[in-house]
Amino acid sequence: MIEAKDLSKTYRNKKGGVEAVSGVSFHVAPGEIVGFLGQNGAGKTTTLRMLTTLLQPTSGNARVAGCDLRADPQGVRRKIGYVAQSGGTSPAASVRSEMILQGRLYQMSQADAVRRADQLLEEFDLTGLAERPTITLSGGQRRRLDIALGLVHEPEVLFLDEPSAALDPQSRSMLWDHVREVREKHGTTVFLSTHYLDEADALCDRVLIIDRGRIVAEDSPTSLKQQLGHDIVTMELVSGADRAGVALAEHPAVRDVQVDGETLRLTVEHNDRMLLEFLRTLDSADVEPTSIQVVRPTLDDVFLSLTGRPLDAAAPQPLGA
Ligand SMILES: Nc1ncnc2c1ncn2[C@@H]1O[C@H](COP(=O)(O)OP(=O)(O)OP(=O)(O)O)[C@@H](O)[C@H]1O
Repeated sequence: MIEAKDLSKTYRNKKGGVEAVSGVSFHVAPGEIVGFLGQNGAGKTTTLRMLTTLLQPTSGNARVAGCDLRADPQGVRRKIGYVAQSGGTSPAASVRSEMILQGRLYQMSQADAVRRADQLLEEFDLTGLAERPTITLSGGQRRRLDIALGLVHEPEVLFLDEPSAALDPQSRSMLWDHVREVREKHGTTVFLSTHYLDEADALCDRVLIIDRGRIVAEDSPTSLKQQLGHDIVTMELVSGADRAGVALAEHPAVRDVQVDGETLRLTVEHNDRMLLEFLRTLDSADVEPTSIQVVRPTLDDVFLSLTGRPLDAAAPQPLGA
């Protein structure tokens, strides 16, 4: 559904320029939800704006929903929906009239625009708010309206720029449910940018990590975490920690064992059966655990290990840096 090939963008200014995106290439399959994850200034919005024809690439090209970005930008626009970071609703207009207007802008008849508006208002739990001026909506309700507006013309691909920025946890999780539902009901491909690791983790089938304009990793959240991180298993024992440590160190998944009093801290390669096997080992060593805790690596750990920096450290790059 999206094939980007060596897309680059340099913004020129008096001081020289900013190389915002440096040759990104990737594929997105139909029906996938793919997250573009990176710090502020990493190049996410620039890439989204190129893929949605709002910005001319400095070099490279892409095909979006079968249309060539450079040769057929009109074709791309017909097949995509784009929800920018700041939505574009008119503050005094009612929710329903904004939806109908959007349909009319896509050349629907009045009757079709009304039908589509009512259908989407229902899908996005906005029916009860239909006559309210958009300015009176909460942040979460406004974001739902923005996404519903982006879906009026039934696009094949929906681009969302930081969809849950500045939303409270409950509104974010409700928004994610709606995005999942859009894909499930209509098979829509979703490409979203985010700098929230939990959003990428919870919502995306695949994550592209962008750092300083370059893609540094690409995989499912689970695989990224499995490739890069080890699980940490902490066991509190009644007694016999030294004996248990020696026995557990023999297990092929165990990379490191630390003993601190009656506490064992194991660094292990993840494996679904390991806990059961560890319990059997403890049993054979005649050691009784009082608690066992497993901590899986997070995408935060993945980002840090790939870039050497935590995700919240913003780093806009001047050209050539
Ligand atoms: N119009 C512009 N002129 C000059 N530089 C720009 C322009 N727009 C963006 N940039 C720079 O390009 C780089 C990438 O910006 P971009 O907005 O694509 O990043 P982003 O990953 O979307 O960040 P955010 O999460 O803050 O939206 C940044 O260094 C930014 O300052």
